[in-house]
Amino acid sequence: MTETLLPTATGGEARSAAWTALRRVRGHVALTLLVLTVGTVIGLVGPWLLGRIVDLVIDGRTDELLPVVLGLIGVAIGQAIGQTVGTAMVAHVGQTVIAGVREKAIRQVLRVSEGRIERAGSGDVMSRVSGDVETVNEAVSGVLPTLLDAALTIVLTAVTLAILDWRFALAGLAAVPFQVVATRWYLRNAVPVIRAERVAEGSRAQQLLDSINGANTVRALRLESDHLAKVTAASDKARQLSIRMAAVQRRFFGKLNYGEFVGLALILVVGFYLVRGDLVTIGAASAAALYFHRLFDQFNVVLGTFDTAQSATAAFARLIGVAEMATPDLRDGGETDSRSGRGTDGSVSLRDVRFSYGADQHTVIDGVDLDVQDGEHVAVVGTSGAGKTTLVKLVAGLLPPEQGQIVLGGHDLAAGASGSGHRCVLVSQEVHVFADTVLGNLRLSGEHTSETQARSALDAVGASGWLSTLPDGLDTVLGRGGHSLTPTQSQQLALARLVLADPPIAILDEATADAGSAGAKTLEAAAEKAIAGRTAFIVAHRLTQAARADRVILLEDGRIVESGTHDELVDANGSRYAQLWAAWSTHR
Ligand SMILES: Nc1ncnc2c1ncn2[C@@H]1O[C@H](COP(=O)(O)OP(=O)(O)OP(=O)(O)O)[C@@H](O)[C@H]1O
Repeated sequence: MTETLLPTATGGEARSAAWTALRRVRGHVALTLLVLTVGTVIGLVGPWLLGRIVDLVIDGRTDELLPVVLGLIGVAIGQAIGQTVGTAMVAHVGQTVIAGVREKAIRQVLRVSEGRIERAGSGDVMSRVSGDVETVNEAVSGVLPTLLDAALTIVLTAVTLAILDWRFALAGLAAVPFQVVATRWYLRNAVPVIRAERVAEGSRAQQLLDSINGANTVRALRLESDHLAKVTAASDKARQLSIRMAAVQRRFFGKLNYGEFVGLALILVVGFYLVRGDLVTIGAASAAALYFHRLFDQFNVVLGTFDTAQSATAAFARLIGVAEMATPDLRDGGETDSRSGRGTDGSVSLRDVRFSYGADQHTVIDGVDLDVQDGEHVAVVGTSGAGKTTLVKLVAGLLPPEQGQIVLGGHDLAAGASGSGHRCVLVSQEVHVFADTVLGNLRLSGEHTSETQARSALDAVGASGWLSTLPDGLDTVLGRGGHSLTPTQSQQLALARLVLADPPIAILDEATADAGSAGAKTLEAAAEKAIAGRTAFIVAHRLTQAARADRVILLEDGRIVESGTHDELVDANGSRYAQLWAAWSTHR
């Protein structure tokens, strides 16, 4: 199957998604910016007070120094508080936004068809919802507050410089061309090195994993020195690139220093003339030099976060790509408490449906036509690999047909979730019990499920017996670290979810095949109850289930080769089903 990675948002899409998410918490954003601004403004008073000290000392008014020094201490404390609180608030807002995006991304991954995820590869999905989230999280908690603080400081310091005297601001501006040239040089030279460094680090990690995971094979084949050489080569490359990166950074900061030198020199010259002309005091000129210095420090801070900010932006775009991806081929997996239920049209119609698991793969479903009436129970039988699971996944909307049409209750599946959603629930053999209470596991079918509904659903599938033995009844925690259920009990839980979801169409994919013979009878009875009154497809390995169905269809190489009631097919001379039945009857 050819890999088609999940979508990545463009810069514009990522920005607009971030903007929309921020607007939802705009109150918090405004408060955060206010706290950060107050912290920065308090910090700006520091150089001004230092200038004041210079003036007082020059004028010999040392007795007035104490309040100014106390003021400086106050500034340091105020700035520290402002920065600490502001940083925490930025992280909080950022984490809230990221949590929302991650939830949305996971929801989309769960909604999009299985085929789409398979085409992308589960590695791509996992790297987005874990690796990318981690990268963005780190940036949001670490880099974003620093960046915001630095940006605010730059703007407000420049304004303060202009307030002191506009000529200071003008002198400071002389540094800008140097910064622009230095930054452009940095982007040109650093970005390729950063990328190459990341690739080299990735392949070093991969090589290490390969060698460690395959250590036994490596030893058995006497490949130790080969692998050691590969790991060393990969490490060398990463190390060389790190050294090159350090050199690029050194040269970059060197270039920036020219700007700082020119700007500071001009400020001092301007200060000299302004002081001589009695336009500003020596203290004000000293403050101007200090402001300029601070401005430069902040530029370095911004540029120092460049690498992390760049990876976080790329990770965010990948995350938004998934969160905003279109899910045209999905079955609506959302709320099921619309309870379309019995009574709504549960008819199913398939017209010339074809499917293969990828362009280069063989056709698994090969032109299937099928009409199932509302409430009819259809058993799908056939040898292993005939396409039974694939066929029912197509009906459930978990796989999109390559060709043909699937209509559930008069609604075309291809037309999207609006009409066909909630109509069909598939219970597969691989039942997943979530690490949650029994009730929590049942509420997957609808979060408003009451305890009474949950109990009666469990009762309907014959589970009330074991429910009463659980230490905390419906509140017993299941799954990892909690109470573990037997395969039969897990299947009953899945069937109870089906009862609660109450869809007009139910699909049981070998739901009873896995259970031991004692459990098999219990499950068959539970399944019967769960599908009563609904249209049902039963992928049946146990042919007693097929015998009870209204109709049996036999699949072979993706085609329906026989169709009829159990009796008709058994009576038909030489039918494939009759052979299967004979074999099953003798061996059971
Ligand atoms: N995810 C997949 N990717 C590629 N091929 C697949 C995939 N799933 C199933 N197939 C192939 O599609 C064909 C039909 O598989 P399917 O599981 O639908 O058959 P089945 O009749 O349900 O078989 P079984 O009774 O063994 O479960 C098989 O050849 C199988 O190898």
